[in-house]
Amino acid sequence: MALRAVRSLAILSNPLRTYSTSGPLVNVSINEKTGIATATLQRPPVNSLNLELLTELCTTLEQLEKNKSRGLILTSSSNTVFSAGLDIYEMYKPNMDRYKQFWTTLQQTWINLYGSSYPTVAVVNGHAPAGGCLLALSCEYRIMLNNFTIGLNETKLGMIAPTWFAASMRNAIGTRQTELALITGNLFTTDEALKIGLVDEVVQSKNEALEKAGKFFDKFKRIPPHARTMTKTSLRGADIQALVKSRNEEMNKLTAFINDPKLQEAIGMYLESLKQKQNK
Ligand SMILES: CC/C=C\C/C=C\CCC/C=C/CC(=O)SCCNC(=O)CCNC(=O)[C@H](O)C(C)(C)COP(=O)(O)OP(=O)(O)OC[C@H]1O[C@@H](n2cnc3c(N)ncnc32)[C@H](O)[C@@H]1OP(=O)(O)O
Repeated sequence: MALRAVRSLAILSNPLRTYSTSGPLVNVSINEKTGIATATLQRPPVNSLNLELLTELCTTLEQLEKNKSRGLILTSSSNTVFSAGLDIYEMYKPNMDRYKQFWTTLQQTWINLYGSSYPTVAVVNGHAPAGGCLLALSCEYRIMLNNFTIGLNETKLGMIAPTWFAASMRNAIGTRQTELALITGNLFTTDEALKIGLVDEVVQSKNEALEKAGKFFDKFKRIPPHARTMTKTSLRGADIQALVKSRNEEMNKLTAFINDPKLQEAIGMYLESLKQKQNK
């Protein structure tokens, strides 16, 4: 808390610096007038989150923090998929060293995004299942385009959403709705998501979403950044601390879990069903 306070006080005195963190999988552009960064996921066809994409995103978020960013819009280069969630191939017959690196990077990406000192908006311009939904939930505000689906559907895949996935959802829609959403693995339509507060606004186009995102950032023009950041930390800090404390324990559980032959069989069948869908 104290460190964050010092960092956020520094925001008041430091001028904005320009920098570039764009990589092949995450394009980063900074609006020179507003200082707002846009990070666009660009890993066709579905922005599934593999180690390389997560590493780029994690580094981008660290850079934005270091450079006292004014804000971040997280979006996708695809017209139909925000992110298909974790790359299932990272969990299928995994090389355990890579798997551990993959999971550690996912944890750190979440810590950086959920706990960012700068304001964050997800422009959800396509489907956002599982880890895709987690990315959106980690932002402060979600603007979603119509006719897509979003949710933590892990139980439908025979998996369990980790506690910090659940905490991110609880932060947005409360305990009751989170329990219902998680045990059923429901993927919500955009309108259903709006109704339960899983997204904050529904729009018809990406341009409209970007306009609304600008309005969200404008709300902070007259709010001292340190007050904003400390308030966010007071609300989200406990969730982050819980993961920081249990990181190693979680890794041990996940290692055992992922090596279960029945789970591997289920993941193989799921991958096959995704492929079959394409052949229809
Ligand atoms: C202590 C803790 C204890 C226990 C914890 C336990 C477990 C660990 C936690 C597990 C958490 C998991 C979170 C996840 O994110 S799992 C991933 C879940 N994602 C999905 O289920 C989404 C699957 N994809 C889709 O539904 C559709 O693809 C989508 C709606 C996103 C887009 O549809 P569209 O019609 O546009 O594309 P498709 O034809 O379906 O797909 C195109 C190609 O992309 C491949 N694909 C899709 N999704 C993924 C993915 N997530 N990973 C890898 N590859 C993916 C798909 O197979 C197609 O490939 P090709 O056939 O072209 O080769």
